[in-house]
Amino acid sequence: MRYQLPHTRPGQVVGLLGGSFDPPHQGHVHISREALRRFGLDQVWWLVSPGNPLKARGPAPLDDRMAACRAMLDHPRMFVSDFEAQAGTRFTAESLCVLQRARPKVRFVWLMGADNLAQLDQWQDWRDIVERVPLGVLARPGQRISARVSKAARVYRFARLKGAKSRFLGQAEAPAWCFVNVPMRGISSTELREAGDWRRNVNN
Ligand SMILES: Nc1ncnc2c1ncn2[C@@H]1O[C@H](COP(=O)(O)OP(=O)(O)OP(=O)(O)O)[C@@H](O)[C@H]1O
Ligand SMILES: O=C(O)c1ccc[n+]([C@@H]2O[C@H](COP(=O)([O-])O)[C@@H](O)[C@H]2O)c1
Repeated sequence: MRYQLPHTRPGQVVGLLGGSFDPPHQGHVHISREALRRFGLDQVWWLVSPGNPLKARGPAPLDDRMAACRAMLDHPRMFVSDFEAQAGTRFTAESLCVLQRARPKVRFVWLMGADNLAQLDQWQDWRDIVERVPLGVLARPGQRISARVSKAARVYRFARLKGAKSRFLGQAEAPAWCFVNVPMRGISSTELREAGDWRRNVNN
């Protein structure tokens, strides 16, 4: 099966920021830029999810969220992808498996804010994710402690790369993960949804 994906060269390291992006915001842009720099990545792809399996509320239509992401990202090494919709996958473990088969010569790193690490052990086949690709975790306001004491952090304590080693995350063999204390942005999609109809802004 052929998928529409950004162009890559063999050996490149691609950071995947999976998310609902409902709507996207400067917090996403900020952690993507930090991840590029801090983890030695060649590219970052925003994987716009058809719907987070753990969230009861369905997100806005995928096309609207894709358009909003494209409008927000303006960087030569960052791309927006609807890969999960193309592949028919929702669970990250499955998406990664299909993506690695589609691009066997690319090294993938899964990126997430600290809030996601705190609940990673609730994701389907979460250990498979950690054993499959390195994880790059970025600080988020109010979540640093919950992430550090989370089950995933405890179980995989032995695989944590600290300090300057985070530069080599993309070259590391899984399981490997880093937590980086980047400057934080307090913004969230929840806050923006509560502030008004963002879709009208995208279409205007
Ligand atoms: N301000 C932020 N700082 C650090 N990480 C963030 C920030 N905003 C989002 N992220 C991370 O980006 C990824 C996608 O997040 P998502 O699209 O769910 O945005 P969100 O603002 O967390 O949304 P919601 O408020 O609807 O839960 C997740 O890994 C999340 O942890
Ligand atoms: O695979 C799972 O069980 C799973 C459970 C919760 C979230 N995820 C993924 O985590 C990413 C962040 O989700 P969200 O909604 O917090 O932006 C997104 O790619 C989701 O598909 C994945």
